[in-house]
Amino acid sequence: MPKVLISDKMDPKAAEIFRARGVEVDEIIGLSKEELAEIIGKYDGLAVRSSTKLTPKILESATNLKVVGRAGIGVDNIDIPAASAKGVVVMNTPFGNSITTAEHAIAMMFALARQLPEADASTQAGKWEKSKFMGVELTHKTLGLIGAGNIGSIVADRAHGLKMKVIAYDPFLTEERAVELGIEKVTLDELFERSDFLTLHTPLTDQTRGIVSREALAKTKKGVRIINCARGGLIDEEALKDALESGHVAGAALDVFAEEPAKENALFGTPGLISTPHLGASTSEAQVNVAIQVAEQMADFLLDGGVTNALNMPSLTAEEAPKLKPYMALAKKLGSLVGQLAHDAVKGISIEVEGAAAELNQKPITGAVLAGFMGAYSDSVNMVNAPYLAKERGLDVREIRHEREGVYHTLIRVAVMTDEGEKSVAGTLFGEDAPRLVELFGIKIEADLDGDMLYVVNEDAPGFIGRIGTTLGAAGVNIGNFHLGRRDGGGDAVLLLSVDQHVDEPILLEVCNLEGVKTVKTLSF
Ligand SMILES: NC(=O)c1ccc[n+]([C@@H]2O[C@H](COP(=O)([O-])OP(=O)(O)OC[C@H]3O[C@@H](n4cnc5c(N)ncnc54)[C@H](O)[C@@H]3O)[C@@H](O)[C@H]2O)c1
Ligand SMILES: O=C(O)CC[C@@H](O)C(=O)O
Repeated sequence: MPKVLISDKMDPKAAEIFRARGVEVDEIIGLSKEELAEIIGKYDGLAVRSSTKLTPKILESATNLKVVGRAGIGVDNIDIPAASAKGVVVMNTPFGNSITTAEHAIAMMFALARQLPEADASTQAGKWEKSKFMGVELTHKTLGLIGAGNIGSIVADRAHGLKMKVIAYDPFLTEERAVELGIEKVTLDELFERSDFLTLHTPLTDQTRGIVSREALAKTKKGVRIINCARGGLIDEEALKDALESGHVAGAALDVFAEEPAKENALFGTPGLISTPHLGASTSEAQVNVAIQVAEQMADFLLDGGVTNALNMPSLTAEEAPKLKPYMALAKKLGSLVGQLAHDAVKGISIEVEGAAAELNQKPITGAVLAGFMGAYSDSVNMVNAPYLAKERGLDVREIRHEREGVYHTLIRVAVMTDEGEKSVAGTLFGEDAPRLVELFGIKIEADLDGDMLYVVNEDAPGFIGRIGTTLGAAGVNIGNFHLGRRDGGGDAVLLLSVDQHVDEPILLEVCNLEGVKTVKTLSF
C-alpha cells in the first residue's frame, strides 16, 4: 500500500480520500526541515500547501518519493527542477482556489475604499471618528489588472458587477479574449497612468518580479489604491512604503509579501496599509476543493499511474513514453522560445511535424509545445492543462503532419500568429535525442537551447561580434557558445549566445546601446 505524508494544514477531506482509495496516510504538520528530511524516506507521496519547502536537500533524503501534490496553485515552495531530476512528479490544483482568491482581492478593494480596518480599530477604541474616514466609491472607477488569467478574469467579472471600468495588461491576453471578458487591453504604462485601483494577478517570474517598481509607481495616478493577492515579489516594497508615506498612493492592501511568513516587514505601520497573512486561498470551500483534488490526483497516480495536472510530466502510456521523450523535449524548447520572443498577443499557434516525428502520437508533442509556450507567461501550466488553457483563452491551435522527410530526418516547426503576421521557429534532433534549433524567424541558425541565453538581432555589419564579446567580457559574463545566423541577401543577423549566468538589466542595457543592435532579450531554458 503506498504511503503519503500530509505535511501542511489541509482539509480533512484529503486524508479521508487517501484512506478510502487504499493509500496509507500520516498527517504531521509543522515539521522542521531536519525533521522532514529524517522521515521523508518512508513516503511515496507528499501533500503540501505553501509552508513545507521541498528543497534539493530534502529531496536527497526522499528515496521513495514518487509524487508531490500541491493543494493550491503556486509551486514556489517546491524545487521543480530538483524534483524532476529525481523523477518525482509535481502536481498542483490550478483552479480550486481561484474564485476564493479573486473574492479576497475584491474584499481588499472594498477595505481600501472605505478604510475598514482603521475605522473598525478606531470605533472599537471608543473614538467615533466619523469625519476622519471619508471613503471613495468603486462605481465608475477604473480597475487595472496586471494579469488576466484564471483569477484576474474572475476579478474582472466581479468588478463589472460593481460597475467598474476594467483595463488589463497581460501580454498573453488576445483581443478576442479581452472582448469576451469585457476588458480593455492596455500597455503597462497606460495601466499605471489610468488605474484608480490596481490589482496584481500574475505569477512571480523573471518578467514580473518588481513589476510595480519605483518608476512604475511614479507613473500612477495620485491617490491610486493597490491590491496584491498574487505574489510578494511583484511589488518593490520600499518604493511602495515611500509612495504611501508621501500620500501619492492612497492605500495598499497586501496579502502576500516578499519574505513570508512576514512577521516583520518595513511596510508594517505605514499609513494606508492593509495586510492579511496570505489568506487569499483560505476559505472552507477552496480548501475542500484543493484537498479533494490533490488527494484524488495523487491516489490516481500512486495506484494506477494516471497523471493529472502534473507540472513536470506529460500524460503518456508506458510504451509511448521513451520514444516520445526527446521529441517532447525539443517541442517544449521551441514552444518556450516563441513564448519568450513573441511580444504581441498571440492569436494562434501551429505545430507542424515532419519525418520521424510524424510517425508518433502528436498530442504529447503539441502539449509540450503549449506547455513551453505558456510556461513563458505562467508557472501553473503543465502538459495536461496547457491545451485546455489554450482553448479557454481562445488560442487557435493547429496540428499539421507531413509524412514526407525534408532536409532533416525529423522536424518540428512552431509558428505563432500575431497582429504582425506569422513567425516561426523549427528544430530537429541531432542523433537520436539531442534537440537542436535549426531556424529562427526565417533565419537558418543551429543552436542548443539550454540554460541562460541572450538573443540579439543586429545589423549584419563587420565588427559587431568583437564589440559584444568585449562588452560581455568586461561585465564578467562568460560566453559558453555563439550561434550565428543571417538573412539570405543581407539585412539583419541573429545571435544566440549561451552564457554562464543570467544577464542583468544594466549589462543588457550596455549591449542594447552597442552600435547596430536592434533587439536584445534574455532567454532561459
Ligand atoms: N494569495 C493567495 O493565496 C493566492 C491563491 C491562489 C493563487 N495565487 C497566485 O495568484 C497568481 C495568479 O494565479 P492564476 O491562477 O490567475 O494564474 P494564471 O496562470 O491563470 O494567470 C496568470 C496570468 O498572468 C499573466 N502574465 C504572465 N506574465 C505576465 C506579465 N509579465 N505581465 C502581465 N501578465 C502576465 C499570464 O498571461 C496569465 O494570464 C499566481 O501567482 C498564484 O500563485 C495566490
Ligand atoms: O495554500 C495557501 O494558503 C496559499 C495558496 C496560494 O498561494 C496558491 O498559489 O494557490
